[in-house]
Amino acid sequence: MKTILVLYHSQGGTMDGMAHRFARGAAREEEVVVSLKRAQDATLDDLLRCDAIAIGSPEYFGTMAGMIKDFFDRTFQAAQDQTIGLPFVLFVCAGNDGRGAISQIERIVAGYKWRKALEHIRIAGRPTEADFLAIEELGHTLAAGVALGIF
Ligand SMILES: Cc1cc2nc3c(=O)[nH]c(=O)nc-3n(C[C@H](O)[C@H](O)[C@H](O)COP(=O)(O)O)c2cc1C
Repeated sequence: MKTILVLYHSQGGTMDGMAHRFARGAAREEEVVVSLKRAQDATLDDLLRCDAIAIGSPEYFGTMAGMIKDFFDRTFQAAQDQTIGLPFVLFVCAGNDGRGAISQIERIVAGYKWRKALEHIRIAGRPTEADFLAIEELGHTLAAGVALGIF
């Protein structure tokens, strides 16, 4: 079985809802195990064991949530040679922007040499049901691709 790590942080609950919808979509693919983890609880082992990673971060002060950065800080040195080419997707929520969080995360994952599997999702403002459906589809598409070995 292949594993997708869904790594996220949420202070106010918005990203919590988005990450759960992503995981629900991914779980529609029976051949894939979905590991949904708050960044603060995720370990190096979680990263080394996954076949793809989905990162869900709110934008705080123009950049990613501190706990997402903390996960990168904790894992980079040990994981950097072992996760080259890991497929990733990124979804961000924000009050009105989100581009700062995306560009900062892109810079970091370029250091790990991970591969962008699908287009990012950026939600500015309160997510609508259409946004949640798009996130669920992103999860399902990633999982289907991982199961088929496309990514
Ligand atoms: C401390 C703090 C800083 C924020 N900074 C930004 C920001 O720089 N740009 C933006 O668009 N939204 C900003 N926001 C709004 C959040 O990104 C937005 O409310 C998001 O949905 C919060 O996600 P959460 O409920 O999962 O914590 C900020 C919110 C907080 C609490």
